[in-house]
Amino acid sequence: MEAVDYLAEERRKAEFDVEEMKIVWAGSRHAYEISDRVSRLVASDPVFRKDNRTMLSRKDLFKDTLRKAAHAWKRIIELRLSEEEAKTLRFYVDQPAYTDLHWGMFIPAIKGQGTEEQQQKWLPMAYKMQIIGCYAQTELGHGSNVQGLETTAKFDPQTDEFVIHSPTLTSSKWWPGGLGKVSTHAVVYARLIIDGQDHGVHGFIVQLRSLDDHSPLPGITVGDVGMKFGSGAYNSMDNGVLRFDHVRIPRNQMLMRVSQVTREGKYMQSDVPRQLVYGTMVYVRQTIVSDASRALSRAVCIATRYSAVRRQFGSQNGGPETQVINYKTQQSRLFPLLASAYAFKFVGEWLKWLYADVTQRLEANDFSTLPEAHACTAGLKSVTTSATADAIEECRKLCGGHGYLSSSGLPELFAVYIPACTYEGDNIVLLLQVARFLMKTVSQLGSGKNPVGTTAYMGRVEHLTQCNCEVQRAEDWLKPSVILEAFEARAARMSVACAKSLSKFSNPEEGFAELSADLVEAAVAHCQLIIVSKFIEKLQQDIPGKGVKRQLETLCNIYALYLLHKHLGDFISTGSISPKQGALANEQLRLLYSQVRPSVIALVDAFNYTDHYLGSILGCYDGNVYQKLYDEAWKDPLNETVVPDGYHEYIRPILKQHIRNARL
Ligand SMILES: CC/C=C\C/C=C\C/C=C\C/C=C\CCCCC(=O)SCCNC(=O)CCNC(=O)[C@H](O)C(C)(C)COP(=O)(O)OP(=O)(O)OC[C@H]1O[C@@H](n2cnc3c(N)ncnc32)[C@H](O)[C@@H]1OP(=O)(O)O
Ligand SMILES: Cc1cc2nc3c(=O)[nH]c(=O)nc-3n(C[C@H](O)[C@H](O)[C@H](O)COP(=O)(O)OP(=O)(O)OC[C@H]3O[C@@H](n4cnc5c(N)ncnc54)[C@H](O)[C@@H]3O)c2cc1C
Repeated sequence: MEAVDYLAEERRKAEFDVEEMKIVWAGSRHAYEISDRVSRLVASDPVFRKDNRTMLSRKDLFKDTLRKAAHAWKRIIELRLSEEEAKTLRFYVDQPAYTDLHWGMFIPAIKGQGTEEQQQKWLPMAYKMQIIGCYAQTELGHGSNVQGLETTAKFDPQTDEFVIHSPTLTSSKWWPGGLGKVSTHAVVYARLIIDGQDHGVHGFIVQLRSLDDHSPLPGITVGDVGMKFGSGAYNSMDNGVLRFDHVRIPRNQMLMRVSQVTREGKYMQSDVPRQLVYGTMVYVRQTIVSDASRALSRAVCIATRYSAVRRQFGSQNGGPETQVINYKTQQSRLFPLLASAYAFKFVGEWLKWLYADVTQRLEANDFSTLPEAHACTAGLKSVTTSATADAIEECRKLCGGHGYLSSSGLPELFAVYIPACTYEGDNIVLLLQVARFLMKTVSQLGSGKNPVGTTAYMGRVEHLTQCNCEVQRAEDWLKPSVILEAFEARAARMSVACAKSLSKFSNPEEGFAELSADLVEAAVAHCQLIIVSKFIEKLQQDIPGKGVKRQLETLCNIYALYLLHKHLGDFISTGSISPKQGALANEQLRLLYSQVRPSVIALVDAFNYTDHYLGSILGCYDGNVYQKLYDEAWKDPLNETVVPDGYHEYIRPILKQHIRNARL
């Protein structure tokens, strides 16, 4: 059989209806149709070509990004694309650009923190891209500690203006995407100072560049922070540095939904919580969870298809060698990642719902679910991005040597993706926020206030800290109730243990710092419980299509039992399960790998990614890997000449040195 036929053969083995699974993956038939149409539109447009971008110099890459962003905008207007279609188009263009921050943070910041009047003034210009904005929060000296920002916004009652200033080197804004070379405006986070009194960090809309000739306005120093990790990758983005020298803006450019400054310089707070100033971060963290499932599924699609094509060892009587996907070690590394992609997809969908719900409540002045929304978005952002970053690197290794080639698509995907563990909140810092939320929840147990939402299980803490797992045979691990109780017991016991240790400290903050490593582990356990439970909830829905639900059940079990195996220490040391039950879980996991094996190619086909989007020779749909690798090699600039540039200066003199030496 030719390499090109391997995937066709695999597709024949699928035990479910792939077309129906595509709809489940997309979220709805409507979303599937948009995604399918728009991804093909992007793939067929030569302006969106991306196979050469790791070869481009920084300047050429950046110009290429500007060209793509402008072309994308032109197509959006010409085709009258809806907001959802436009977002999908930008996603499939697949090149980080200033537009990510304009649409993803600048506009949401104004929507979430601006008054009605401010929204009416700024949003129409932003929607038409008559102004381009970024989100300027982080500074050279402070990123995680938002309360520590140093940029000041002093109110001048004489002129009814704020004076924005960078008092120190460390107060220089540093990192904002789109700031370096493109943004005309920014939402700038600065300390509000009125009459010498510091009212803490607030958001301000500041114009940075002229709308006529793009030059920085007086008092503004702005530029790019420089090259980042990897070639191509995130270097298409102009992450920027910005300093203010007493820049004046009108008073009405402070975002005033949360608090206001009157003409007389009086500071007033609405009855909405101060934390709403952080609302844009909650919004973006939620989108980052869905992005994790996309990045992970892309890497998994490449590694799975390649693993079915690649053969090593095991030839019998001159027959074909074994497909590497049939090695149990390959399966135990790859299939949990496939299951994780689906798990992150569904938890991302749920988080989107949670965010919509909290937004609706906020509009009705109900702030009760804000702490949970913060904890869920922070925790799930952290757990899904860390797992995805590790998984992309694992997929590279699963592809052996060829995974290290740029044309595999994996090195660039890794380089683009890993900052997700840092931006929008360092993952450890965010898990500590979850831990604070959990400790608060535990401390309130027994106070008559029942925990709700994702911490509702804590309401059964007495049972969960004493229950015994009922598993006696491997197949008992297939019961959702058994899996759920094991994950709940582990999470509850880890939180309660931390709370007990904390109570021994007379100073709770000191205790929190001392125990922070354990607290992070408790937070991870809680977040993994959420992901597992949302996968199980998804399976309670009506899911049409032959065999679709069954495949998802298998994936859900793989995801849960893989986590259980990986964190066996937690489960056993908390007494949530016994060592014997841990061994049975692993036995069941092996059986599940065999069960899902015939369908794995179809399960990655269900992502419905075009070859253009995948950007990988190893992952291409037809599986014609070797011919494509061979052809691609000859396209490298080094192969433009047979004898390389530099031969006469640097190679020949070495080769000929014995002639020179002989003459001496
Ligand atoms: C390749 C990509 C392609 C396409 C993507 C498409 C779309 C996505 C769009 C863009 C993504 C692309 C690029 C990425 C851009 C990245 C942008 C950024 O990085 S912006 C900067 C982000 N910065 C951070 O996240 C900083 C992290 N730090 C913090 O959030 C906070 O300071 C903190 C650590 C959470 C708070 O620390 P602290 O203890 O000092 O807390 P406070 O005193 O301030 O507040 C305590 C109190 O408030 C509660 N709280 C904290 N945060 C929130 C919140 N966000 N919402 C609600 N409540 C919050 C906290 O729980 C405490 O509550 P209490 O216990 O008092 O009840
Ligand atoms: C590619 C990229 C794009 C970005 N885009 C933007 C943007 O558009 N706008 C913007 O405003 N910002 C942006 N940022 C900045 C980003 O949000 C910050 O880098 C991020 O919030 C982390 O903050 P930091 O750099 O201060 O890390 P630090 O807080 O300095 O982290 C350094 C180390 O200290 C640890 N640490 C810090 N505090 C604690 C603690 N309390 N307890 C235990 N450990 C701790 C961290 O875990 C980490 O290991 C971007 C960053 C990157 C990399």
